[in-house]
Amino acid sequence: MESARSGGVAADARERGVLVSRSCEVPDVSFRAFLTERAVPRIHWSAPDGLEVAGGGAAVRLRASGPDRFETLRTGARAVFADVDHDGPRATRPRMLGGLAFTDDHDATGPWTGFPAAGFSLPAAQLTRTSESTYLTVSRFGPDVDPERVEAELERVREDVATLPAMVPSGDPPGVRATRHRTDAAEWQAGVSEAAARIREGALRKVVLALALDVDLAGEVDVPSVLERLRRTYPQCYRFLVQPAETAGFFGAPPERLVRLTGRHVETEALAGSAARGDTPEEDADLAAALVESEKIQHEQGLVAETIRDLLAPLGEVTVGDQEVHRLATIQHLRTPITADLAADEHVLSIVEALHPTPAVGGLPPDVAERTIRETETFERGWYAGPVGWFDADGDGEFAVGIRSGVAGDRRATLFAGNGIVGDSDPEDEWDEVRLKYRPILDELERTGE
Ligand SMILES: C=C(O[C@H]1C=CC=C(C(=O)O)[C@@H]1O)C(=O)O
Repeated sequence: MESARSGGVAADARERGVLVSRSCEVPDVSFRAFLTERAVPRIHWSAPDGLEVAGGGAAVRLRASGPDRFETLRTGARAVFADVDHDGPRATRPRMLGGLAFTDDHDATGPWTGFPAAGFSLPAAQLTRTSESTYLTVSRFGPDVDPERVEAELERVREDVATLPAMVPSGDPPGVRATRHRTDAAEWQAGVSEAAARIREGALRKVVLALALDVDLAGEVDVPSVLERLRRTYPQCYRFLVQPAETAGFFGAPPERLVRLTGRHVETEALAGSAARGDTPEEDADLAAALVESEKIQHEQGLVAETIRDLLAPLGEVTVGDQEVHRLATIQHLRTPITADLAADEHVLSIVEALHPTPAVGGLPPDVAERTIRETETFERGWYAGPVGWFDADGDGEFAVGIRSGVAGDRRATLFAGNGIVGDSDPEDEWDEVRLKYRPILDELERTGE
């Protein structure tokens, strides 16, 4: 755990301290301008139904690795939230924001240098935008934090924020010089054929195989600007940035909620199966109908819905809603909303632990799928397809699945895209389909000025 007072990493995540947090209303300002001025770690989180948070610096930082990473985080969370002194509207209550790598043995090399296997921070300074207002919050954690000093710091940052513009032009995208797949078409398709054969033999039921695309940019990437442009093109998606160090940030616009926990109420979904959007309303409707009527895609998405239902069933009363076609600007999916009312109090991290990775990003059975992913993929997933989100002192929180994402710094980005493979997957069709999933981010990196 790191505290703002010591500025270092405390040896013991069970260190006790008081968390002092003060908020005030501020005129709405550009979150991008705010983020640019704040120190790392930088965090941006935006949910499609409204809450938007941007934070810089850390009052407290939690990190965890290995098979116990969820338990380590929950223990750290208890210590952080043991003694909270918060003054401000509920929307500004202290939240830890961050996420976890896809696997617990995450290798922090290459583009993932500086990324822990799991990391959350409680921003030292944060802006929160709700449908009603915008707030500034300043927080400090430590054994003897003086509330008056936190209030003075709030006043100081409020003066800084008052100088920020309400809006800044979203700027030109960096432009794309060259792209290279880590796995070429023939090699990826051979991996798909082999996985499909294993599925037909019965050892595996489904596996999601991903691709990584290295992108050389013509200019430096400004991720907050990319996210701002994504807000306009993909308003139904989450948007996030997790930047633990100056070197690189993980960001994306995922359409998929992993979980939202409010009290004992869980909201999640099974999102899987993909088709392009049509150029005309007729073509679009035909593509959606083909998605709904495809036995292969129904099977692929059905496995996700069944698995989520079965994982939640021991925890409470599960309700599986009606399947629908979820349309995004460049792709459409099958989506089934799933809710649960828990029999007992649970921390959102425990629900994340139970669900991740769902077969929308991993496979079935999970251990065989994980082995297949390791044997087949030629790159580290890092935080791609991992849970990204927040939790609060009550253990409530919301997490998206870190897909439609990339990791970028300076003039380089690596983008990720994965596809669910079942027994009758056609390798060439899968190759065409998987590359659709780069588009949200790639388009925003290369789009010519608007
Ligand atoms: C794994 C990804 O998407 C998942 C979510 C929706 C549809 C999917 C599919 O069609 O296979 C994937 O399960 C990704 O975007 O990288």
